[in-house]
Formats: sequence, C-alpha cells, structure tokens
Amino acid sequence: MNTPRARAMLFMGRRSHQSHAPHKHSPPAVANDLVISTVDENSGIAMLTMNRPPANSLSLEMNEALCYSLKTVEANPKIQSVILSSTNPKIFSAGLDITELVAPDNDRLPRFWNSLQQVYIDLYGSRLATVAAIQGHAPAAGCFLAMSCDYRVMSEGDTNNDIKKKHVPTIGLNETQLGIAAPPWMGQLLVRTIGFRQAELALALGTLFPPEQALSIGLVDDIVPHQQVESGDHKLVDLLPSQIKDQAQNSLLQKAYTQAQIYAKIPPQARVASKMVTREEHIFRMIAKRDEDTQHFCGFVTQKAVQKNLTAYVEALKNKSAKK
Ligand SMILES: CCCCC/C=C\C/C=C\CC/C=C/CC(=O)SCCNC(=O)CCNC(=O)[C@H](O)C(C)(C)COP(=O)(O)OP(=O)(O)OC[C@H]1O[C@@H](n2cnc3c(N)ncnc32)[C@H](O)[C@@H]1OP(=O)(O)O
Repeated sequence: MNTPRARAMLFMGRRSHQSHAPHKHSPPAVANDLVISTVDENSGIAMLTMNRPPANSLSLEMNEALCYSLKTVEANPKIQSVILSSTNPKIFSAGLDITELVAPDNDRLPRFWNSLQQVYIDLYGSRLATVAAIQGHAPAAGCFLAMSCDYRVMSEGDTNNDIKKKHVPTIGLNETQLGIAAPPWMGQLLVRTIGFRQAELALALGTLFPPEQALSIGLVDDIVPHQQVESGDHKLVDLLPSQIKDQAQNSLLQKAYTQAQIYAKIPPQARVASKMVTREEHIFRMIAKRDEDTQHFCGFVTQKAVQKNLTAYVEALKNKSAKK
C-alpha cells in the first residue's frame, strides 16, 4: 500500500484505496445542492461552499458530496487552490450529523464512518492547496474539516455590543463533552496542529476556542474582523451563485482568496511534494487501520451508555433550538 506509486496516486488526487470508495464516478444525486462548487480557471482558484442547512452537519450524503466535489475540482488541471466555506454565516460545520449516531442502522453506520474516513484521506491528502474560510462555529468534525486544510482563516465574529447581534464563533474538538472520544486520527490531527500538551488538554476537556485563542495556540493561522469590504476584488466573486455572492464581499473570503492566490503561485510539483513530507505517513497509517477504526467506532457508538449520552445531547440541542 505504502509504495511510491500509491503515494503519488494519493497526492495526485487519484484514489489508491478502492475497496472503501464510497462513490463511483457518477455524482451523488444531491452533491450539487450540498456542496456548491465555483471554479475560476483564470486564477486557478475554486471554492467549495458547504450548503446543508441548518448546520452543515456531516451525514453520509454530505461526506460523499464533499469527496465528489473535491475530486471533480482536483481533476481540473487548471485549478491549484480551493477555498472551503459555508453558506451559513454563523456555522462553518457543526461536525458529524449526530442523528447518524443515535439508534443507528447497522448497515448504514459503517458506511457513514467510511465516508468520513474518505473525507479525511481526500481532503488532507489533496493535491490542491486548501484554505478553510471559517465564518462560524466549527466544533468536532467541523474543526477536523478545517484542520485537514492547509490554511485556516477565521472570522472574529460579530462582537456587537447588542447581545442579540453578538456572535462569536468557536472551534475545537469537543467530543468529550458529548460523552464520546475523537477517533485517533482526528485527535492526532489536533496534536499535529497545536502541539502535544495543548492538544492533550483540549482533547480531554473538549475545549472550544474563540478566534483569538484559536490563533494564539495555532489552531487557526489568521483571524479577520467581521466586516464587509467595498467590493470583492477578485474574479471568483462574479462567478459565485447569488445565494453566496454577498458573503464573497466579506473580509474573511477576501483574506482566504489572497492566501489561495499565494499558494496558486507556488510551482505545484514543489508544493505537493512538500505536503507529502508532512502528511503521507499520517494518511497511510490511518488507511492501514481503516477497518479496525470502523469496528472501534461502531462498537463504541452502539454501547448503551454512549447511546444514552448522545440521545440526551440531541434532545438538548433540539430544546435549545426550540426556545429561540
Ligand atoms: C478505544 C476505542 C476508541 C475508538 C474511537 C473510535 C471512534 C470514536 C467514536 C466516536 C467518534 C465520533 C466523532 C464525532 C465527531 C463529531 O463531529 S460529533 C458532533 C459534535 N458536534 C457538536 O457538538 C455541535 C452541536 N451543535 C452545536 O453546538 C450548535 O448547533 C452550534 C454548531 C454551536 C450552532 O449553534 P446555533 O445556536 O447557531 O444553532 P442551533 O444549536 O440552534 O442548531 C441549529 C439546528 O442545527 C441542528 N444541529 C446542530 N448541530 C447538529 C449536529 N451536529 N448534527 C445534527 N444537527 C445539528 C440543531 O439541532 C438545530 O436544528 P433544529 O432543531 O431543526 O433547528
């Protein structure tokens, strides 16, 4: 598996591990709705905008749509960078769709987990330079999506004095707060991103970091104030569909675009080779343990005590939302 050819295939955007492939070459039926893809061949930059209301949570179909959209963009040789963003101004992604975990279907649960593993393999190992534009909350697998990218820009949120308008997004692996643990490869991604001790603390406590703290520990690379800019100064804006055009004129996407441009100017062979240096071993270690990981996950999630915690958590989420 871990041969030079397999490594090259992985980072050149071709699937080298077919047995778990959650999708073939035809698009998942709803891919275009769940992930909006915008491609600008002139700049070499594309944007994948997650669009699964209400919270961009990751269901089996959402994971498949993400992989499909990424692979489609990767197949275009004119594209070098991709921005991952969200149509929801307050939520980047709420992580796994918790309803996939509660009273799960025995056949669907391992397929669901495989689809998440595939997102990790495809996104963390993408040949493209990947920039996460984190406008809103990114808990758990939402944070994992961001950490799988090459660069993370986060909005400071709306720090308006009016409490009703105030919105400060947070990011982190909060799994322990739900009575579950992040899988090893996801936890290790945090270690790789913020270092051993900070990750050890954050994993145990399930810490969600506001933007400034996330910046100070290196969980994000940049933060930008929540503000509109006069006009988008890049071609991508003109190509965006109407429902996300407004967002393209905020400072977050401007910053993400600038970073995507910087990456797009680096000779791709050199950029991809340097990405392999830091990522391939981690990816191949996960692939080697993929079946074991799926068994652990299914065994863990279906435990009575875990189901009880998850059921209570979903109830609390629904009650909170109903009270708004
Ligand atoms: C030794 C063996 C070890 C082996 C280990 C192997 C495997 C490990 C096992 C398991 C690992 C499992 C990994 C899990 C990773 C995850 O991602 S778990 C998901 C964690 N996500 C969260 O905790 C986030 C929950 N959501 C929120 O906190 C808030 O919604 C928010 C994101 C902060 C946004 O808040 P806001 O006030 O703006 O919105 P609402 O709360 O009102 O939500 C709106 C709407 O969205 C629904 N919703 C929110 N989050 C989710 C979700 N994650 N899944 C599904 N649905 C979600 C919410 O219910 C509301 O819906 P509505 O009622 O219909 O309006």
